[in-house]
Amino acid sequence: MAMRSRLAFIGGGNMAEAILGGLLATGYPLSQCVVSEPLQARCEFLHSKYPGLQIVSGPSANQLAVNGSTSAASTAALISEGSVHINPTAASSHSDFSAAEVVIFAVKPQVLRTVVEDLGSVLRTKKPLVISIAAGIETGAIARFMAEGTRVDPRSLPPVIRVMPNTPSLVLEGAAGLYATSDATPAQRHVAESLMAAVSKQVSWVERESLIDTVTGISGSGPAYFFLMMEAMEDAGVALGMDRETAKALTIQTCLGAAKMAQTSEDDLKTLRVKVTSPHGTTDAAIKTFEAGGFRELVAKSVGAADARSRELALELGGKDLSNKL
Ligand SMILES: O=C(O)[C@@H]1CCC=N1
Repeated sequence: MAMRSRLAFIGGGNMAEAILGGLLATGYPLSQCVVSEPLQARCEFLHSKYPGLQIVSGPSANQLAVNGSTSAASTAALISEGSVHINPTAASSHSDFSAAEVVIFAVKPQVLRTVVEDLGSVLRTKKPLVISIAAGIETGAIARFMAEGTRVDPRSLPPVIRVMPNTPSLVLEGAAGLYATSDATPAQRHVAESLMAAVSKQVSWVERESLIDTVTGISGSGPAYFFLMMEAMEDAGVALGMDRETAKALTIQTCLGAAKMAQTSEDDLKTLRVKVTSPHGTTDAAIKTFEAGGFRELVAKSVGAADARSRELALELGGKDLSNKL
């Protein structure tokens, strides 16, 4: 499968947009992407931001995005019966849809089961590579969703690769973790890795599926931790009398500069910190206050809470009750 594979995004929310936006920025052909998105307002937003992108909506949208439509006539029939809505540009320029080679489930974990079950038949027939970015839901559960209502041999199911990207993918600065089931071929792993690499500076495979929960706790949710830290620093500057704009600008550049130093320096993180911290100086006063407030323990507890929530989602939404059906 080449890196110009036909991609179907099931769900056109923030993460789909981050990945799609990054791919397009690196020259991935727009004509090879289709997005299935149920919310009309979101479709209109995507349509105006990415003119010419194929966006499908309506009851048969997921099916069409994955299955493709071999003729313009059958697409037109779906449109006229109201089963699918396609934006005008896409309908006129790309009314022929080829089947997706890669299906990216970019939906909330709460709706993953419904959409995968809904697509079970086409996934089992066309066997695209299935990539899920939904937090928590395990590959075994996704396979069960694909086989729901059938007695199919799990070995005949398409392989599943779980990916945990993060929103900085939108500015091509993502960090992503990947996990593949053993039936994924090297070529399929390469496709998933290349998709992530197009929008991420750091792409890491994990050997055990449970480590995807940890990836979620570190880099998946991580941007929010840094935003929180920056919010708090901006507010602290304002509380000390600085105007908000200046406090914000200084905070953001400090964060970026520190990250760049951490990335390029030979020193480890601790050494870098110590080098800023003159004995009994200003940084020392701040760091001592952080440590006295239990900062490290709080961070460990918070990352642990995200990791635990990911495992909880697997139990809540993973359909363990269906495990005996395979
Ligand atoms: O908060 C969430 O559930 C998702 C997973 C990682 C980032 N956002």
